[in-house]
Amino acid sequence: MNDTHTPDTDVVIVGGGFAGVVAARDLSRAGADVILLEARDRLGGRTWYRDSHLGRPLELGGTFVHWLQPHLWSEMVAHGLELEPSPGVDEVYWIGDGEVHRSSVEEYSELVVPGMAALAEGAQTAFPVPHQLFPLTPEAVAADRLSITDRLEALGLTPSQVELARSRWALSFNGSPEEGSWAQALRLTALCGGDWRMVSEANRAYTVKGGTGRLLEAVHRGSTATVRLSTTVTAVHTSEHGVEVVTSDGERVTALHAIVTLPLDVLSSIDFHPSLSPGKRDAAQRGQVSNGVKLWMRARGRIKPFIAFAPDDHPLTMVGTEYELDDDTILLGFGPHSAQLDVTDVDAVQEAVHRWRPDIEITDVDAHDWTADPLSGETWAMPRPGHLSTELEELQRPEGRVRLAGSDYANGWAGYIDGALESGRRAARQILGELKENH
Ligand SMILES: Cc1cc2nc3c(=O)[nH]c(=O)nc-3n(C[C@H](O)[C@H](O)[C@H](O)COP(=O)(O)OP(=O)(O)OC[C@H]3O[C@@H](n4cnc5c(N)ncnc54)[C@H](O)[C@@H]3O)c2cc1C
Repeated sequence: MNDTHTPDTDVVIVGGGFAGVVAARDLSRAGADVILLEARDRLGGRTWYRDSHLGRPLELGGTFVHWLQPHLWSEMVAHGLELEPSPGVDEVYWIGDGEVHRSSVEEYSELVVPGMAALAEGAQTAFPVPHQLFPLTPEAVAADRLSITDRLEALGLTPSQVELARSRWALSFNGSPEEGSWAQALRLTALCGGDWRMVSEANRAYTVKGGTGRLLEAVHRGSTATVRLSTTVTAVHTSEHGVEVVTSDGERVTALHAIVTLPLDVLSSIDFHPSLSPGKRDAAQRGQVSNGVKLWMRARGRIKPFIAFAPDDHPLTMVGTEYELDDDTILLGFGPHSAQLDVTDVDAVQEAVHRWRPDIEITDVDAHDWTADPLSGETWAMPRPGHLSTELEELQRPEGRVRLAGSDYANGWAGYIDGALESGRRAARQILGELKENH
């Protein structure tokens, strides 16, 4: 990069998910010149509300939102958006002790209490102000040494209680509870005022009326940034004076500052010069836990509303009824390991659903495999043991003129849309401060 040239823009943003879009809006509204480069042919990243061949528009990525998520809720209010309650269920199926069980919602809820409550104990001591994560308390550091499974096994619970809690956390982590940090379970509970039941509610109870696309459009509407779609960044060069971003077409964009919003699992797909710190590289190498799948299924006939849970040694950890369509039913499902379920294979998906419900006939499936997608490499970021106490603060530390932002790097609702908004807004504010200082 030639340091004597006037840069093309004040800030270049790599990635147009919620973090990139909100950062572009905040910066451009405050008068900064911004160019946003997005590899896909659309904005929204890991949220994607689109028409489906199943017969209605569906959310392929991030979906559920809650008023407990402050950055999200503030945008909902600012743009006059409303929540849509998720449909209720009449019965619960679950797999435990190798057998399928069926009960009322109330009976099932009572059964999960011992494991879920014991695991969540101490959440507010470990994370007294969860949105101000650092410095971590000694309790949070200690909890971050253990996996969810380590902790469940130390609690003196019965094997069935452990299995029930494991299957719920496999769903929350979209991966194996062996690989997920216990501290994350405490952090989420603390974000919900210490009530673990509210974590389940935040994960499922409401969506954005009209789809997450409406929220994205609303956030983006306030932006005057230049957006370039279908533009993949391959390298970021930083000097004392500025940043030069190189695209796969060989184009170069120069700026005073850069915000890079790539998910942790694909951060290494960009060549940084100088390289990122060893701490950041190691964290990117280790990645995070959520390498599962989300899928939509069309099932023949009207099905009584139900939800089903299974431990993470099953291809799906959750299936539930979501919509009625003509005379059919649309089901939503999540699996913990994308490599173990081909979401384009209707027979394989039907076999997975038959673990609980051999009476259901799946006629079609729709999904996007975010884990296999080279622009995401993961679903929603959930940390491994050690991430919060040894990696996150380092990931948040700027590398000269380059900052990482995105849901994976948030303090509060990391892994959620709210975390993307939080992290994008923080990066924008920090850069605005630096731009002002240098003028
Ligand atoms: C299946 C699934 C279900 C989810 N469910 C929920 C939910 O119910 N509720 C909730 O709150 N959250 C949920 N999430 C998580 C939520 O969607 C994400 O945390 C959030 O959208 C991430 O936003 P982001 O901007 O940090 O990252 P992203 O949305 O991943 O944005 C990063 C952007 O960078 C782009 N990019 C990558 N590499 C390059 C490159 N080299 N050059 C240029 N651009 C590049 C990507 O295309 C992408 O657009 C879910 C996610 C998934 C995948």
